[in-house]
Amino acid sequence: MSVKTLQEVHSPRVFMIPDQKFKSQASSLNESPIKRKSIEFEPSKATNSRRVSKDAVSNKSLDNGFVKKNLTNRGVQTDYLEIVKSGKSESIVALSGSQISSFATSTSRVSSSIVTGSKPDVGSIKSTKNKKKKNYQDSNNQFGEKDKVRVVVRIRPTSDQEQANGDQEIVSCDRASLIVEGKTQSRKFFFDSVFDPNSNQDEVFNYSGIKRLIDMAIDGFVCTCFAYGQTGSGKTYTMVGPAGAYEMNTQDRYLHFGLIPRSINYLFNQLRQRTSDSQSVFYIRVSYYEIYNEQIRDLINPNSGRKLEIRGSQEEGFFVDNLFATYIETMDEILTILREGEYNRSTASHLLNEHSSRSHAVLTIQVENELQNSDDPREQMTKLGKLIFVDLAGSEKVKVTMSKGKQLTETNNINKSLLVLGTCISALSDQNKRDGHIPYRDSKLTKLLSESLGGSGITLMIACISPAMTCENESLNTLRYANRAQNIENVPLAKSDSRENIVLKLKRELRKLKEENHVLKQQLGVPNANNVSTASSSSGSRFPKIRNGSSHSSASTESELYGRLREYMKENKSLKNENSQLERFREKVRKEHEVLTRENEKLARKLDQVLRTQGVATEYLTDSNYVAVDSNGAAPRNVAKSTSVRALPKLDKNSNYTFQQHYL
Ligand SMILES: Nc1ncnc2c1ncn2[C@@H]1O[C@H](COP(=O)(O)OP(=O)(O)OP(=O)(O)O)[C@@H](O)[C@H]1O
Repeated sequence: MSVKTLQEVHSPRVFMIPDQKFKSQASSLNESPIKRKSIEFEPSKATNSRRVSKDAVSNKSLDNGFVKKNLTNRGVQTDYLEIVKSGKSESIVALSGSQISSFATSTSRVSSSIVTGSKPDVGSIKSTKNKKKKNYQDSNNQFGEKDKVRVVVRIRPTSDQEQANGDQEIVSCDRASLIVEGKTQSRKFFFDSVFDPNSNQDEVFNYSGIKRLIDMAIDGFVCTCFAYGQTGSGKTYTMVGPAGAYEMNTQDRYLHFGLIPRSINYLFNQLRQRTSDSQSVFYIRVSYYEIYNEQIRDLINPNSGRKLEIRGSQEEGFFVDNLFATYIETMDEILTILREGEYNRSTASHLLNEHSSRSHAVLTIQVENELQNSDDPREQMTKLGKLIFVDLAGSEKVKVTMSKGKQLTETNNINKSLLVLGTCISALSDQNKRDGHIPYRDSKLTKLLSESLGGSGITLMIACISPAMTCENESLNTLRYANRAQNIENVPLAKSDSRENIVLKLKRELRKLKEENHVLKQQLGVPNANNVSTASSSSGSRFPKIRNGSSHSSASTESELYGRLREYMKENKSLKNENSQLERFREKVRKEHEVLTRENEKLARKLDQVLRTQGVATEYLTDSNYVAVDSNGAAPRNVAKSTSVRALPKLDKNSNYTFQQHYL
């Protein structure tokens, strides 16, 4: 997978250390094709805040001491509260030392209902065919102290196959409701928004409510957007775009890109505006995994060998332990990750979808916002918001998709986890059951979504359906669950982490990554500090050697090795196969090594940044630095061997340079 094709995207820098703060890239963003083409960006809403005593807030702004009660229930100690205004929305931030917890205020929410039985009065409901509606309601700013899950429905166009089979369209819709005119009866549903088959990607982005989630994630909330629906109903199209979207030319890409890339672009723009207005520093960190046959697989670093398990803690809820997460600085980087993740994701072809996802994919974008208290410059607060996108695998009927063997196992696992999700949704939407046992633990998916469903997050569900008669039952199932999901109530709460905790976590991660690096280097035959010369010349190693950084090593050793490999390959066919396998493995390991090295740099830089603001000495910088070297051990001309990780170059994957450890 080449990074180069993505280089055409002009993108802002997002890793905002105060002296850079996006400004250097601002002009290139304005020239971005994103800006010129289909994506429009709203100006950021002015944010201001006032600080008051907690008693004043609970009496004045909130019902029945709700905030106080919830803060106490969650063990949050509150010294004072800050009311933060952002556009039309207002949130309460409870502050105690370095801890922050935020509550959204002002309840407002459209209720929903379902009409079954006889055919309803269609009234303003129009056929979806050839009608283009532009009057979607923008409710990006509606939220309440108890925040109900927002649900929108997207109806995809009929497929070529459905048209060829003469499959009838049975769904008609208006802006916020739809009717399914089934074989025996019609049903009407109400949702926050309904997108007809002609709606484009930009409209879904602008009117689904996703912008509100992004804004809230910047403010420290955990915000989840998940796509739900039958196989082939358009979930991946809505979240990511059509198959091959990342390979399209720039113009097409920005027409067809789905919610995720559009959201990231919006996020970058919002951060750029916020940093130009304030002293905020933002860090963006990304992880991407899939749940395939009830196993968790890392989509960014799939061959890391790390065992990925779900763990739970009172503080963090359920999370994937050991998951690779990388700091990203540019739009290019995140697009590369998305593209790679899509590529690594398990897909297969079946009768209802040529590119069917066989797993639930979860992309998490963590937004770390470091703020300096304007009253007390020594006081640092770090909000930890998250934006989570979940592209669920689609439910499917085996008799329709004709799945067999491996696909049948996948189908069973998909349907099982969706069944548990459905059970959780049903229980949470029932007033009498929601305080009882919710079976989150019955599947990995529901464990990981527990914060988003009935927890402390903010959630948007996008239900996708086909308008075709043959999909009636599946569409109705989706709509019933979507309808129930509207009744799920979350209590949004944004938590921060203390500085000390962040430093500890970063150090722990750094240590883990270094250990992994060490193991990878051993696999590659790259020596450590105390065996530099011997390891490079060892011929007994299983893998071809990579330059080890000693200035005495010569290119001839490597070419000799390759030469020998070529000879063996000529001599013996079986050896050739074995060697090519080794080659592939070496490439894989080398790539992982590069990823880990880059990650080490970023973590070290972040740690450096955090420690510098605390005035702590940065001795860790000297324990292992990496510089790029060519086959003669020389650094690129513009790169000095430096004691600072900041000076490290970013290497093109295809360059002739390798990373070399540099001892100070
Ligand atoms: N709104 C839309 N406009 C045009 N084409 C669409 C739309 N939605 C879906 N499609 C097309 O329909 C097909 C199925 O869509 P997609 O792969 O997104 O379904 P899915 O729900 O993710 O399925 P699965 O659960 O099997 O992965 C694809 O060819 C996709 O390009």
